[in-house]
Amino acid sequence: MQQDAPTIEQLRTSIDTIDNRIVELLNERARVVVEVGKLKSGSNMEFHVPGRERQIYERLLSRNPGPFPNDALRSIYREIISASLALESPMKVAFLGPKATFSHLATMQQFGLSAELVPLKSIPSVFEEVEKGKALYGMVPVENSTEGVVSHTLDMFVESSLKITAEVLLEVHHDLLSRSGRLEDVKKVYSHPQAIAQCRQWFDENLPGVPLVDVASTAVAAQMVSEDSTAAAIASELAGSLYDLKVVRTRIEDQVNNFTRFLVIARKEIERSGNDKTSILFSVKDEPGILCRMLEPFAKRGINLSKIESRPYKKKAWEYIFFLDLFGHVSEPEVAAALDELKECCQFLKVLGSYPRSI
Ligand SMILES: C=C(O[C@@H]1C=C(C(=O)O)C=C[C@H]1O)C(=O)O
Repeated sequence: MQQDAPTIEQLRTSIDTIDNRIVELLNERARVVVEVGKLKSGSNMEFHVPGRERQIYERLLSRNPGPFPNDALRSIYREIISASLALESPMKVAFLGPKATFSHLATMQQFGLSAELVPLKSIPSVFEEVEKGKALYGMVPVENSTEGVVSHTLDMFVESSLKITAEVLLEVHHDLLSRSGRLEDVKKVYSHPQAIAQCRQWFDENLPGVPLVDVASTAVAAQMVSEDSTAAAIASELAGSLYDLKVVRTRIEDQVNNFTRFLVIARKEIERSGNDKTSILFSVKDEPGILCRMLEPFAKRGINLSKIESRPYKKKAWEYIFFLDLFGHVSEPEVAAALDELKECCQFLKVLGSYPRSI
């Protein structure tokens, strides 16, 4: 006898039953996490354990049979872990605000929606909040794939004792937002100078001659536009919904691969993950051939460098500080040996942190 195919009502009943099980299991998991939290507070252990979280992601993603996509599984687990951690102990993360900036998006991507996110006015104030222990982590932008480094952030590391514990890569999409959502109403455009630079060609082609005005952040631009019907802002989709704006055009950035790299800063170092990066800063001695010698310790050990940047050393004219990122962890013997050898070329050298590579 042929069996009838299930009806949509029957299928939806199955979905309801499965969802009930998922909710039960989430609560069962939450109760175990709370137990872990009690053990931790009794023994003075850290509540947030990024290494353990990474293990969970890796294990689940590697054994996911599909068809549920890995990206979605990761996002769901980020929220499960974020909410679980909040049950153990609320975690504060400071970021370069105001709300709806790309730093805000990067912070949500890294820490989930249950962390307590604290928007601050400047990069130095994010560093200060973490240094004083008022926030456990800080999120600061460090470079953009189109516009280059955020020198403000690099300069802060010279004096700060904070450590880098993670890097976050965020794909940046810019929207043109206004009150009416109509291109012909736009007589002026506000945004952060970096966002304006990233969309310059689009404006030359689509709104030539319309003034592009620099303001403190993409979110401030969106806020200003919510009070001015002749203006538009270049900002994130999130800024559009926060300030009740309509989308004039979406994804107006000139480069398709427009990424911003952010760093997570903390007072404590993080343990080795096995696939790490290390950031250092140093200033070299004033000797002939020194620029060549400073790279030899890495070249001869086959250590890959992913970035080198120089900035003026503000305390002495015409002296420079180098920022260098390499693949590997300071606790790996080859990396440690290369750094020891580099020290011989340096006036000073500081390890800013070893942290898992963002994939
Ligand atoms: C439950 C723990 O605490 C936190 C929450 C985790 C989770 O929800 O699985 C994982 C690591 C910690 O950040 C733990 O340390 O195992």
